[in-house]
Amino acid sequence: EDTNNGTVPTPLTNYLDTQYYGEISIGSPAQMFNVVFDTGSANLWVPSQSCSPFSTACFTHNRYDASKSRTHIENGTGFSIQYAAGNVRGFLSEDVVVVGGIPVVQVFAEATALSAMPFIFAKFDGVLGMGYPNVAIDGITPVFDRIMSQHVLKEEVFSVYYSRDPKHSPGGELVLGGTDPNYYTGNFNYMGTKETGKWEVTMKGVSVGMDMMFCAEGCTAVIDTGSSYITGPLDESGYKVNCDTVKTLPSVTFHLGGQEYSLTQEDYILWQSQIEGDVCTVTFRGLDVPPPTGPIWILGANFIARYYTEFDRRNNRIGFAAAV
Ligand SMILES: CCc1nc(N)nc(N)c1-c1ccc2c(c1)N(CCCOC)[C@H](c1ccccc1)CC2
Repeated sequence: EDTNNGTVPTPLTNYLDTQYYGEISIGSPAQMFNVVFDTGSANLWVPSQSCSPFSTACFTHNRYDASKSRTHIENGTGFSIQYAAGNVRGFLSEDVVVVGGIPVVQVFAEATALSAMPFIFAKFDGVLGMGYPNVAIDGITPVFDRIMSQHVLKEEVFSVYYSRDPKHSPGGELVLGGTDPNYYTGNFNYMGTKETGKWEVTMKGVSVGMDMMFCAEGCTAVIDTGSSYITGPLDESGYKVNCDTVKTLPSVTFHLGGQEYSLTQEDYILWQSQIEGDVCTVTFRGLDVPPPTGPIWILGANFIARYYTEFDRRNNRIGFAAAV
């Protein structure tokens, strides 16, 4: 599959600014799946045809049918993965996976059990982990590593645009091999990933308004395209505020790599117009991760929607530019 100048775009769908996913195919003939391209994990899984009919979350999504693919290779090894929200169990299979028109022979998991909470809310079928190989369950080589070893990409990077307005089209874009200048302005500011081989960086502090309120001694920030929101060691989570006060709320600033990345109230308030009136929720979630891993912040979709992100495997660094 020839790629335009070595960069491969995949359009993403934006569901209510909280879920972003794009289409891949598995098998021959192609079976289509919607997946989240997730920098917080490194495995590919999709629901299996052989999932239990009692697994509602499995039943309401597209399922991979090995018996209908002539390029299916049996494996059968057990698989289990845990996300901050929900877990998935199944078994391994191998088949041709096509991402953005690039085919790879890929070991992936057929999910036979998905935790109903929260997968019944998932608009996507599965997850395509874009994390480093060392976080891959069962030591499986991730999809992006398989694509890099084909030497079809101009650069060993991938970039993510998440739109902020569900009415926008496309709802986002993943670019393999480069960046898309249509979706950012100005220059990229880069920072090295921590030696842990994850898409995480050292953060120097979090300010609310003018006050450095959190992470004053430094902490870890995971740049996670698979999370909807921002989580940190906060006790307030899903904090409701009076919509009238929203415009007076301060900006929240993340100090990363010598730069300050601010989110205004429009970036971090989920404003829902409901019958009984408007409901405004602060989209920061409390998640306490104990040392040595924590204290850890997860910068998810509502951060990425504001700051176009380049994930650079060649130089083990992350770049941010202002999203349009
Ligand atoms: C993508 C996989 C993943 N990867 C990482 N690193 N973190 C997490 N949290 C997830 C994860 C797992 C499950 C679900 C999820 C996300 N969802 C969010 C999509 C985010 O799309 C960008 C949706 C949701 C709806 C309601 C309430 C909670 C969550 C569906 C359920």
